Amino acid sequence: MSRLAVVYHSATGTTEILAKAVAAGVHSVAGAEAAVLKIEGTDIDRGRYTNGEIMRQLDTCDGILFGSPTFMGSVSAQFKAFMDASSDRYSERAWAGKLAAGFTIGSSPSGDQLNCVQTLQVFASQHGMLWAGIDLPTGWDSYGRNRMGAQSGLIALQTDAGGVHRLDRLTAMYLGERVAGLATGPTS
Ligand SMILES: Cc1cc2nc3c(=O)[nH]c(=O)nc-3n(C[C@H](O)[C@H](O)[C@H](O)COP(=O)(O)O)c2cc1C
Repeated sequence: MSRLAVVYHSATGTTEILAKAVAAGVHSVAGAEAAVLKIEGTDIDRGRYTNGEIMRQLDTCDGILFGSPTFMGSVSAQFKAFMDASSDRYSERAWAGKLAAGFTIGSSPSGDQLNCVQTLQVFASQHGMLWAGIDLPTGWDSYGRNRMGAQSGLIALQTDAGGVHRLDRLTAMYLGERVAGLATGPTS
């Protein structure tokens, strides 16, 4: 069984919807399972994030999908606190060689979400992880997934009603499915 983790922060719930869709995509692959782990601001004390159980799960899984809302063109402060708390794993190379991927959502069509995804990608690279982007060519997918056209990770755009677009949810599922497929390896 390949064990993946979806670790995310969400203030108003849209990144959480994506995180759950990513996990559903992981579970659609035989031999893969996902733990959904939420970063809570209450685990941050004087700027330092601490949650031993979440870190234990991340240490022992085969791959991590990182999710953060785009706040001021980057990850949220809560997610950044989590990133900084992982620095002891950096020196131990504890996450090196694990698969990684990332997703974000913003409310502006060009709201610098790409910088958020690339922050996640650099973070994964700092840990020596192996990054998987989205290999769905925009405009060519029969379902219309990857409507925002990002290849380095999932970029979602909040709907006018403040929710998550159906195609962004489908793209999130695809990302989970893709990473789970990479983790479990070829079936034949
Ligand atoms: C402090 C703050 C900063 C934000 N900055 C951006 C931004 O730079 N670009 C963008 O497109 N949306 C921005 N937004 C909108 C959020 O990314 C958007 O509402 C997102 O869906 C929130 O995710 P959540 O529901 O998981 O908290 C910002 C929202 C807040 C509260």
